[in-house]
Amino acid sequence: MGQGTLVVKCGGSAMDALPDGFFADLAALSRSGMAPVVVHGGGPAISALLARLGIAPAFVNGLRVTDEATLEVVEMVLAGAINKQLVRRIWRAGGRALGLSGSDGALLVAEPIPGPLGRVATVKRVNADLIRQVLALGYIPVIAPVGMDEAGQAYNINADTAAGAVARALAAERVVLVTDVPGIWVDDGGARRVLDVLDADEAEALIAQGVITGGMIPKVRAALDALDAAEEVRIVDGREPGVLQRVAAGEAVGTRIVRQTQAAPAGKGGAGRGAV
Ligand SMILES: Nc1ncnc2c1ncn2[C@@H]1O[C@H](COP(=O)(O)OP(=O)(O)O)[C@@H](O)[C@H]1O
Ligand SMILES: CC(=O)N[C@@H](CCC(=O)OP(=O)(O)O)C(=O)O
Repeated sequence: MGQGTLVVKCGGSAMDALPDGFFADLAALSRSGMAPVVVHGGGPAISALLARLGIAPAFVNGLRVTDEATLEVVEMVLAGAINKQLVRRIWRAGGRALGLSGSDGALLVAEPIPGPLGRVATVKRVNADLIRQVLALGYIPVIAPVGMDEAGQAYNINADTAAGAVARALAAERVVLVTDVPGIWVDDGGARRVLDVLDADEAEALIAQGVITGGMIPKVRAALDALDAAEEVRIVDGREPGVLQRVAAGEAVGTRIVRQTQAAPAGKGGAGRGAV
């Protein structure tokens, strides 16, 4: 069903530094019959515009505190500028992309997060049919994570969270979270070491120890979330040449997120999906 579906989350931190080859890879994957779906962020660009407007950005555990004025800026930057920049970069690399915000076609139905974050939500439901239809038309969907609730009120959704939800809804085969670091690093005797593999328990421990911080927290949680459906979830540096092709080919690149580091128990990880 979701075989061949590759959810590519483009983080704002590496966005401007993504090489043309990254977009050429996306276009090539699409032409070769894979189904790449792009979900993008743009946190630094939102913060930059807020600063120009004299609004101080605030985050709690990597999630932006979003009042009405901030939400307006979030939508302008994500559903406007960045979404269209990505569509054009894919086009220039020979691909066909269709930009959508989470509000278009109720693509991302928002589940508001109660508490101090303001207009911030997780994803209650994804309009997976719409994404599939866009793919069937031969376009690469490019999704900005500004959703709306059932009453039609807009919400800011973290892009990693949105990508995880999209991956689950499509039962994507692979998910790649593209950022500006080569994976999850830990301190190894004073030097940084990038982990090949990270499992759920280790992830929570590293968050509790303050080793995984900021925007990496929702990223790791979204990666774990996506594992319910996806066979493989990786956090990679998008500036590395050929990184998308390598992920699509099943190569070990960046940090792979798994449920448990131990070998998969019987019935899991085989050709099909287990009965459970
Ligand atoms: N343990 C960690 N390993 C790697 N990066 C980490 C870690 N903890 C925090 N980070 C930070 O997470 C950042 C990536 O998250 P974020 O800035 O939200 O990226 P994006 O815009 O791609 O979603 C990295 O640039 C890094 O500074
Ligand atoms: C609720 C929340 O935090 N929303 C994010 C949406 C953009 C995003 O996630 O961008 P990155 O992928 O570049 O981090 C924000 O306002 O920054």
